This record gives sequence, structure tokens and C-alpha cells, in this order.
Amino acid sequence: MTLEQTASNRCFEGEQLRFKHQSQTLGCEMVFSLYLPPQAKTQKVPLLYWLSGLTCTDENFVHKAGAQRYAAEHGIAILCPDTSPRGDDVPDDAEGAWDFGKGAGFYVNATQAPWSSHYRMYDYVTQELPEIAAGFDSLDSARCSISGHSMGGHGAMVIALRNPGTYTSVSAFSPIVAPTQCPWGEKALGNYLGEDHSEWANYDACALIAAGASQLPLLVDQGEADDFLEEQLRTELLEQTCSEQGYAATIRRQAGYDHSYYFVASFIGSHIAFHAQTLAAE
Ligand SMILES: N[C@@H](CCC(=O)N[C@@H](CS)C(=O)NCC(=O)O)C(=O)O
Repeated sequence: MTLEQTASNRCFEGEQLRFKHQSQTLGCEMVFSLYLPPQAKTQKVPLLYWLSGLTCTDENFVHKAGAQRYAAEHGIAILCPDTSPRGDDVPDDAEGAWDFGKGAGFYVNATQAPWSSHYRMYDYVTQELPEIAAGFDSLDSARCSISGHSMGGHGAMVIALRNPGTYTSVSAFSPIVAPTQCPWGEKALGNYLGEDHSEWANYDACALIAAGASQLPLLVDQGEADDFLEEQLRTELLEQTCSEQGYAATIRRQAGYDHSYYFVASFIGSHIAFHAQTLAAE
């Protein structure tokens, strides 16, 4: 597997890097970003995976969240993948909608044609990226946590809940907590997975917790002025499921904040501190 470094910028005494590679899992060329904190020059550092939301590439978080300051402070690397397979050979939503297809891989392994040949973001994040991360001498890649925003918050929670022992902690901003019960999720899961709803439950954080997923430290922040909260994100379903199951999550509703990266930027320091604490306690 060959990685080509396409960018390097000094940032808070560390390095903001960008790479491209041919993904075996997705069958196309992919790009990802990696922040290495200054500590990585002299020791192996733990890794936070960041999964972004609808319409994003690997760069939205890198440019807008201001996470590098906190990653440098705590000595944590951050790996940000793209949100779907890319390229002219990859099928996209027929009407060019932004909530399905390219930029909207939903972190699932599609089973339905024509999506199944490329849309395998679950395997990409849980298998191919960890193999790539293991190749960096400066990363202690087995010591890792995962976080994300919106569709990426859904992806982070599902991936952490389905892989007990792999991720030390999980956090999410404005996550789609129950894609089986909202229009974005119904459209994506219906197309990628078909009409067998039993398969859908494997990609629904609330359904996984309700089915007895094992506990790991879970932090969620949700803006109360988020236009997507009521119809798409449905935080109340996560609150209800965690309460019914005795799942010890911290779910914070933040007054006045919307769905944007201004919200992510406002609380990313707190999320990185949360992950740093659990990673250090390992
Ligand atoms: N394009 C959509 C908005 C999609 C959206 O809000 N995407 C979020 C994730 S769900 C995002 O992070 N957008 C990129 C950005 O803000 O940089 C619209 O016009 O309403």
C-alpha cells in the first residue's frame, strides 16, 4: 500500500498533513488528513479518528474546528477521512442531492447495487485506516478513540459500539442518533442496504444500545438551535434509550448553538480533553 503525502503545514508546533492513496476497500483513490502533535517527534502518540458529516471532505474539520491547538496540548494525533468514496467511477445520487451518495457514505457497507461496489465506509474506517495508521512510527495506533459530527457522529457511535475494546472512548457533536427513524437515515439505509430492516439496526446507535451494546465512555453535545434536531438528529431518542438501558452517557444540550462548525469549534477542546483523559487512563 502506497501513501503519497500531498501537503504538510506546521501547526501548533506539530504538523497538519494530507495524504492520498488507492483504497482497496473502496476501489478508488482516497484522501485523508492527519494532524501530528509536537509530542509525535519524540514519542508514540494516541490517535483520535474524526468522522465528518454530510457534504464534507476530510478538510472541513481541519480548517474550521480549531482542534489542532487542543491536540497539541494533549499530545493526540487526529486522523480525518473523507465522507464517501470519490471519483468518476463512483455512482452518485441521481438528482445530485447532498444527503446521499458522494459526501454521504453514512459509514456503512452497502449491500445493494450499484452502491455495494464502492460504498464500504464502515470497513474503510474500521479496517483499512487502522492498518494505514499502524504504519506510522509516531502513532500508538492501537490506543485510539473516535468522534464525529452529524452523520459522522452517527458513524463514530456505531463504530465504537460495534467494536468493543477497540476504541477507548467515543464522542459526537449533533449526531444522527437513530438513522432508522429519520428521513436522512431512511433514505441512506434504504438505498445502501435495501429493505431488510434487520440489517439497518446494525447502523443505528440507539438500536445497538437497546440491544445491550457494552459500555464505553460516551460524550454527546447537541445545540438546541440546530435546525436538524427535531426531524433528523432526534437526541431525545438517545437520552431515552440510555436511560432505559442504564447506559452511562453524558449528553449535553447547549443553548443557542446551531449545526455548524462554529458549534464544533466551541466544544472541541472539551471533547479532546475527554478523550485525552480516557486514553491516559488506559
Ligand atoms: N448543505 C446543507 C447543509 C449540510 C450540512 O449542514 N452539513 C454539515 C454536516 S451535516 C457540515 O458539516 N457542513 C460542512 C461545513 O459546515 O463545513 C444545506 O444546505 O442545508
